[in-house]
Amino acid sequence: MRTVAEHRARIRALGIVAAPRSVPVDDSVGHVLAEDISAPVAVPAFDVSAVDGFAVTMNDLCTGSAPAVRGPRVAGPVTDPEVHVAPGTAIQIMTGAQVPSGAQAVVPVEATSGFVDDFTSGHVRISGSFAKGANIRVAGGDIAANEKVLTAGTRLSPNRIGVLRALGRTHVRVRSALRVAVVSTGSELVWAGEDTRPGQIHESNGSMLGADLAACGATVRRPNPIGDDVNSLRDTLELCADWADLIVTTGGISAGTEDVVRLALQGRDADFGPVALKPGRPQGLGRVDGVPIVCLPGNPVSSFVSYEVFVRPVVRAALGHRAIDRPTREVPLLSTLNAGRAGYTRYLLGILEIDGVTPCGPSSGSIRALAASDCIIVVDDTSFDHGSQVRAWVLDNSSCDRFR
Ligand SMILES: Nc1nc2c(c(=O)[nH]1)N[C@H]1C(S)=C(S)[C@@H](COP(=O)(O)OP(=O)(O)OC[C@H]3O[C@@H](n4cnc5c(N)ncnc54)[C@H](O)[C@@H]3O)O[C@H]1N2
Ligand code: MOO
Repeated sequence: MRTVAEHRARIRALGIVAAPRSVPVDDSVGHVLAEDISAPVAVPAFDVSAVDGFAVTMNDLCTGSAPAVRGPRVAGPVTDPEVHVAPGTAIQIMTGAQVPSGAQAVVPVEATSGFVDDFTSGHVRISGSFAKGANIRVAGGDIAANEKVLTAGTRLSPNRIGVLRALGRTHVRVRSALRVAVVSTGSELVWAGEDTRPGQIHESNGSMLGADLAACGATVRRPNPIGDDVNSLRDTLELCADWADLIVTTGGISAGTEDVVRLALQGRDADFGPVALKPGRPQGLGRVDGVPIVCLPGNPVSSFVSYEVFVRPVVRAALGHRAIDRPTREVPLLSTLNAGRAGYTRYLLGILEIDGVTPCGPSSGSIRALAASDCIIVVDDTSFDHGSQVRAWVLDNSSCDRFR
């Protein structure tokens, strides 16, 4: 039987990566750039005033100077070619506005008198001394035209999204916009919100895995659950392969004759078999039209745990996260644990408390255990006494933090 490490290595070897693709800049936070970003034009593209004040020439930069204020004040672009600052004149200007031609400095309004309080005076009196270029952000002074600003491989954060927008970009090429199709199988499954007939249950695995995939930054699609029809599952998987970088299925892989996922992938590049973990023993992997597929068992806890063990790390790597694995803690066990099946690593849902961790019980189908848990205890097949130190993967329950 394959070990967990061997199965993880096989999944890594599938080479799950996102195809580089263009995404809207406003949706690109967290993604990793697939292109270098250069400024198409200089930044700023024109001389800009850094203050509210008066644009003047060098002649009028000393205390006592009182240039005549000309024309309308400038609050944005200068479109009128007549707007020009000549020696002995000043133009009132606002922060961020284009500096008119001829101006060699902008004197802040606080260093002036006589005009703002009395417009009729026609002159502004300057106090203080200012150097040439004072309070002017010169064209290209921040970024030169064609200068590289961001390098491929950089993770996009809100401040860098500001940079992309400032450079006029609407879309950006990223190499981490991973698309994952999650396909739930089982003729008993109906969507929540629909009535169940006897023998039917509400689909939950796809939502559960889809929620984490989306939280990690993947784009997720979830087709309708597929029953026991091998052909419709094949059709669905092929449609998914047209879109996705990775397909994840749940259910339909154990030893039964109706195990639709195994049957649909029979004769293809796929491999099913037991792996030495509990829960999550039945596992599969392969490719559909070249696209990696990972097949997880259907029992909800098995599905959740095996996603955490096998899928989440490769998805996070493909999304460009630095933190691939869950943070772990060594904590005392608050109950005893009997020995498990020989040779199997156990991944038990658990509840973290201040003084230790309590396992939620061994059932692979327990919805109650999913409700209670906030960690996964990873132990070997031996027995453990109350108080033994065990390793726990801390699940990301940050969305619940504010309710604690
Ligand atoms: N003869 C054997 N039977 C089983 C074996 C075995 O080795 N020999 N292994 C058992 C183990 S371990 C597991 S785990 C399950 C895995 O079976 P499948 O992956 O084929 O899963 P299903 O039979 O389709 O479903 C199992 C269980 O989970 C429920 N389920 C499935 N999908 C969903 C979903 N999307 N949302 C909610 N619940 C779901 C389903 O109704 C079943 O109750 O096989 C054992 N049997
Ligand atoms: O190994 Mo299965 O995943 O226990 O229920």
